[in-house]
Amino acid sequence: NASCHNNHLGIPAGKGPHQVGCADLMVGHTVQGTFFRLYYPCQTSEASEKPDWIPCREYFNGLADFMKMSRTLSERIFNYLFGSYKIPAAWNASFKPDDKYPVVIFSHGLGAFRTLYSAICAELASQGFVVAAVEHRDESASATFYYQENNEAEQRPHAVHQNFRPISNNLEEEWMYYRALKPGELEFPLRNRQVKQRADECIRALNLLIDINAGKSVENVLQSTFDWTTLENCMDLCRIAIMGHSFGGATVIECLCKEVKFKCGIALDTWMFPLDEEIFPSVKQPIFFINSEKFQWAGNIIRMKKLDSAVIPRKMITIKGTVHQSFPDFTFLTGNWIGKILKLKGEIDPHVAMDLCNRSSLKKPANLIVPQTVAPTSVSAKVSFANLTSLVIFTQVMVSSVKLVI
Ligand SMILES: CCN(CC)CCN(C[C@]12C[C@](c3ccc(C(F)(F)F)cc3)(C1)C2)C(=O)Cn1c(SCc2ccc(F)cc2)nc(=O)c2c1C=CC2
Repeated sequence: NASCHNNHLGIPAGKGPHQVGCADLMVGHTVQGTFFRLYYPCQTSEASEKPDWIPCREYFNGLADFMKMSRTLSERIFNYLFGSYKIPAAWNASFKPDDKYPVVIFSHGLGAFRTLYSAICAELASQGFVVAAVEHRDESASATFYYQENNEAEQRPHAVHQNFRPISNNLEEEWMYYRALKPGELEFPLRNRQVKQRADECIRALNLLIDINAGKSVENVLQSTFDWTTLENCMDLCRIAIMGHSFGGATVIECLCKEVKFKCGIALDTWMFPLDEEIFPSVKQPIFFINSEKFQWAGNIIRMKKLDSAVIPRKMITIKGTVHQSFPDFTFLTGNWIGKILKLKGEIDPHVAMDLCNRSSLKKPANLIVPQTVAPTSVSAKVSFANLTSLVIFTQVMVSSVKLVI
């Protein structure tokens, strides 16, 4: 059957009514600039090509650093395993200005970067959202780039990438790679500093979208054919959510505390460690925690429970048969046995897992009858915030917290 051949591998396209486009925006060429990939509902007309999932080889090098593997060896392995995958979105396709779309800012996990959650982002965009997947410059990403002014730039040959090049040629590309914890270094000060910077970067991305919505012209440091003015007055600024995975889940809590424009947070398998618990009482917005079965330990769950509230809608579900890597795109890209060994897959089919995550974020009832071939291993149990140990697969997860925005 198909499952033993890899022809079914690939990042699933969004299932919603809209075609999905994507474009990169970098405003401010230095490391303090804002950098994100926007996923949005696009015109169906042109079938423009889909961009590479991994934009360039420096990202493979960063992944190698993150995985503590040698760069040369793993660049070949990653290239062989993942080099040909595409993002399920049309590169720089024309924006579809039919509606005022709700906005989601997405924050990636430790060692990830802006393109690795394209299944979630493309699904949201296909349902009629504008999604900005930020790339953090706090040294938690496997790799990210920015530019230095350099008047002697002509002397150094520029690596020419097919997806991006700077608008002026006196800008020289600089790469920032994942920074591992140094021996003897205390982890909390580093992670707390990083989560604060991550929140500032998400808030800057939101403010940039607000400017774009107001029709302000933005100067994209990256040469691109995408016309950002077509987004004018097409974003519903009363419905803005912050969403993130793991370290990005902690970024969700930090953003909710700092910026009231975020109406609610969707935190995927949140890593609570980087957060200072003193900020918890000042988080007033609804939060929806979507957890995997395996990324659960008492300390982490107890901290989430501290955010429980009787007055503010707070929900938590755990999707049985999923693992930490069920949220990023990797979960779709290896055969079953590699996936299980690298802990990129859980027990249930990754498409079902992603479907559950997306449906619960979008408050859509999940089908109770799942075709037997992909039915998760065991019967669901009702979940509530109260008994955290209980696991849910799917019931009608009408999540009031997300209803406000979605
Ligand atoms: C040895 C490395 N050691 C570093 C501290 C721990 C590494 N690790 C477990 C991993 C990531 C894993 C992974 C990726 C990718 C392949 C590949 F082969 F498919 F490329 C394989 C195997 C290795 C599963 C995690 O850090 C888990 N994690 C993550 S994983 C986010 C991510 C990163 C890179 C990706 F390509 C995709 C997703 N985001 C977080 O915010 C947090 C944690 C833990 C606490 C907070």
